[in-house]
Amino acid sequence: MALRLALRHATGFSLEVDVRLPGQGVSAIFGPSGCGKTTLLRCVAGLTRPAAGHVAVGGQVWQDDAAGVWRPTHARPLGMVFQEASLFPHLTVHQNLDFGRRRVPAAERRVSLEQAIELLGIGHLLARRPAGLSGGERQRVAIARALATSPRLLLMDEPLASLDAARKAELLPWFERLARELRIPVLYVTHALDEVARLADHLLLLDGGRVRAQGPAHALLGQLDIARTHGDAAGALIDGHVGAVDGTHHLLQLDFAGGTLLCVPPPGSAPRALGQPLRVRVLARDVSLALSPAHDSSILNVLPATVQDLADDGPAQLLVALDLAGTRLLARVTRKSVAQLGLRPGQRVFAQIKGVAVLD
Ligand SMILES: Nc1ncnc2c1ncn2[C@@H]1O[C@H](COP(=O)(O)OP(=O)(O)OP(=O)(O)O)[C@@H](O)[C@H]1O
Repeated sequence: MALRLALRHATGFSLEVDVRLPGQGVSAIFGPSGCGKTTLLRCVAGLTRPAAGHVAVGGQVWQDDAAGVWRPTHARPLGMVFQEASLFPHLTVHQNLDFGRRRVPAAERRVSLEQAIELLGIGHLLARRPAGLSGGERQRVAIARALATSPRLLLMDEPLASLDAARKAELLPWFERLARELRIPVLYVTHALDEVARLADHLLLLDGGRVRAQGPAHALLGQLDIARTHGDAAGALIDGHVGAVDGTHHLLQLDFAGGTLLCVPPPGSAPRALGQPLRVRVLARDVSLALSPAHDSSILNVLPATVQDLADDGPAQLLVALDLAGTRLLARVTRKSVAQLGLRPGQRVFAQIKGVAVLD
């Protein structure tokens, strides 16, 4: 997916973006309020027309000002999901879905209604009207309707932002399933780092209408200059697979390139099969460092690591980037500890990991 957009609002805000994003998986667009996330999405959808632009998705050119190409929104095969689901209130769930399906000529249908219904788990809701659905259910129906249009691209603008924490937790697994099983690329706008950590393969960081960085989500979140801006949420993502299931102690073992980690599965989560992909997040505040491994501590995960770099993180603390045989980990430690341990790049240490959040 190629996006080259330049736009200036009367308010003085300007957006200048020139990026190539993967044609599959979830690309999260992340950044502070007012940085231009929604504006970027609207340009891709054709709802806002940039002064100059080139938008190409899956080999189709939707806008190319140099060549005089402009496809209006209705001629762009995309699905959109916003903060509030905009379903037709007078139609049942099934009729809402069918409305989406009928927007697309039969020859171009690639996602069946049955597939969309199964993927979002809404088979039991088909006869209801939107007023009889919970916020989370409405959002699932809105996504299924977007899918029923067989889009080449899904645009999601803070789809979880209007839900409380419990509804959000209920909906996240559906988003994960969608991201895993669909071959449709998703542009996902959010300002919630936990959503990025759980869902994103790729990350586009916007700041003041400019691309600050973009790349694989785990690489960017592990970068010190970026992690420093994330406060308590700074942490590393580690992708691996289930290496063992310890039924006696109710623990999962994650095997990844840099070693193994024992993790506590989230309460009520489905049993894991050996070899199943697993993503975890380790917050920098949950990692402490030692020069020798402690054998008499309650911490289960102690891994040998090499200090790569250190960066200021306020007056009292530093963020430390660690290398675990090719996998990045972050630790937040005090300046005092850095001085006492003499921490410097290249040094061998032991990372003591107090908490590991299993994400999917
Ligand atoms: N139609 C418009 N006319 C003029 N200015 C606009 C318009 N739409 C957005 N803006 C301005 O453009 C900037 C970017 O807005 P945008 O909604 O894209 O940000 P955002 O990153 O999505 O923010 P948030 O996270 O708060 O939703 C803001 O300064 C906003 O006030």
